[in-house]
Amino acid sequence: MRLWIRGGRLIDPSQGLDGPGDLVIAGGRIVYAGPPLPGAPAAAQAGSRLPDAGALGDGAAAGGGTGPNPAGAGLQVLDARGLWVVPGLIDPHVHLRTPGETHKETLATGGAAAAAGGFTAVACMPNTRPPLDDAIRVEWLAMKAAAEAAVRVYVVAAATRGLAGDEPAPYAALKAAGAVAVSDDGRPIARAGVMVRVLEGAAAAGLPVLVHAEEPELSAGGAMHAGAVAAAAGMPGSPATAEAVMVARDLLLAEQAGARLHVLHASAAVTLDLVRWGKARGIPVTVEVTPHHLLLCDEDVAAAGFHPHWKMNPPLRSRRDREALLEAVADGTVDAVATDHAPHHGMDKDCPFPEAAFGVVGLETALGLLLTHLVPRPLSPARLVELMAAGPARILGLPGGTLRPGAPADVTLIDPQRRWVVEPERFASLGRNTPFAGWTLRGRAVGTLVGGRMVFRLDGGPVPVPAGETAAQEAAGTQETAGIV
Ligand SMILES: NC(=O)N[C@@H](CC(=O)O)C(=O)O
Ligand SMILES: [Zn+2]
Ligand SMILES: [Zn+2]
Repeated sequence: MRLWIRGGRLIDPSQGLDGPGDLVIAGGRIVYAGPPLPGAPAAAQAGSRLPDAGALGDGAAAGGGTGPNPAGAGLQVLDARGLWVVPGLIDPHVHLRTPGETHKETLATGGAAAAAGGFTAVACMPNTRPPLDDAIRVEWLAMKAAAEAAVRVYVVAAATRGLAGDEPAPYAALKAAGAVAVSDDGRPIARAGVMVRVLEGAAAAGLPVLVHAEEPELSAGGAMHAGAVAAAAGMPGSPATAEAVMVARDLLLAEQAGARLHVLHASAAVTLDLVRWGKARGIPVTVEVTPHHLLLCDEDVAAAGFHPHWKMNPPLRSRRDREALLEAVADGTVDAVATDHAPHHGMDKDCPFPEAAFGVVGLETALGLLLTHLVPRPLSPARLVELMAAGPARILGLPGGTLRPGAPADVTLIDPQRRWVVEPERFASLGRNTPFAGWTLRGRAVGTLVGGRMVFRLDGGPVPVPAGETAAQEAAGTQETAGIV
């Protein structure tokens, strides 16, 4: 089965593409991405390197699955006029709460939330119960996710046994089991001596180390950013230096160990300065930021009456920090956007701010928030795609993040004009803990394809139709069946 995605705006910074273009998918892979192909399906076959239909068979992954096709070649056409066609988005940082906390999220609900948000792949963190600190658990989760999640799930394994910060986990075995990186996310690795062994061990195994940078004695008891807002409200605060001193330490230690370092959820201006310094020095460091840190600050926590949905770790920082993050995203310092999707049960948030759990969900709102508030300024559409697809793929060494021929056919179809309202009760995620409830956004994923198979289609989103039917519809002038507004 082949799918011809026609008439969209192809945005793929990995190939320098941004303009009208077509995409052809066969056997679950991209076979063509480039200028619009000539009108008739037969011409498309001749004009590109489409494999022979007979050789592929209709069992191969493909969107739609609408039965026998009149064209006889298994070709389906998706009308993408008015849509952006981009490499499948990748979220390098989510919490899927499996095993152990499946009342907060499951692989199925987290996978569905990812697909609805336009993500074709996610990397899930190991702070589960029990933690993902041994090879059997990593392998088990990867297999279970392949069966239950709509999108690709890559597993990040624990950096230390039991996430306790004392003993490095068995990296070679974790890597052999499929882990793409190691992290104690949710907790810092407080002891510098342990961190050295983590970095050396991970480097030897060829795994990046993802750090939750937080100096626990400096952050102790903090519920929000230690700044003027916290001081005025008498809220216990956690200072930006709690993040920055650990980033400084880890840059130096990563350089010494020759390890790949990735800074999770950077929130403070000084953190970005340190990362700039590290990059200029040639230290192999990457950094991600979240949509909530880009769009909110501590003043918003007060404006929301210290509602626990505005509580996460690291905390929303000062307006100045937020501005510095925006600058770092625009100037290329930041490598990726990550949601840090952290679903919690209502119970964990139904308490006063200081006692509430840290974390907000993000999979279903990230793309719409950034399209609405950061595109085209300060981010071009291509830069956004880079931050949400190629960047995450590069950080974690994943296939994808590109529409190059031969790559897996992971594709996101975006309607940049579609208006919608964030309604947490309609999330596919089990988590409802978002500070963006009620926000009106412009721009949304309307179709998500993983390995050429449509795993999400928004109501009114594009429907692949057999090539013969498209021709018939064109003749009859009924193009609107493809749902383009
Ligand atoms: N970000 C959060 O506030 N919470 C995360 C842990 C983490 O990412 O540090 C969680 O697992 O709930
Ligand atoms: Zn964290
Ligand atoms: Zn996290």
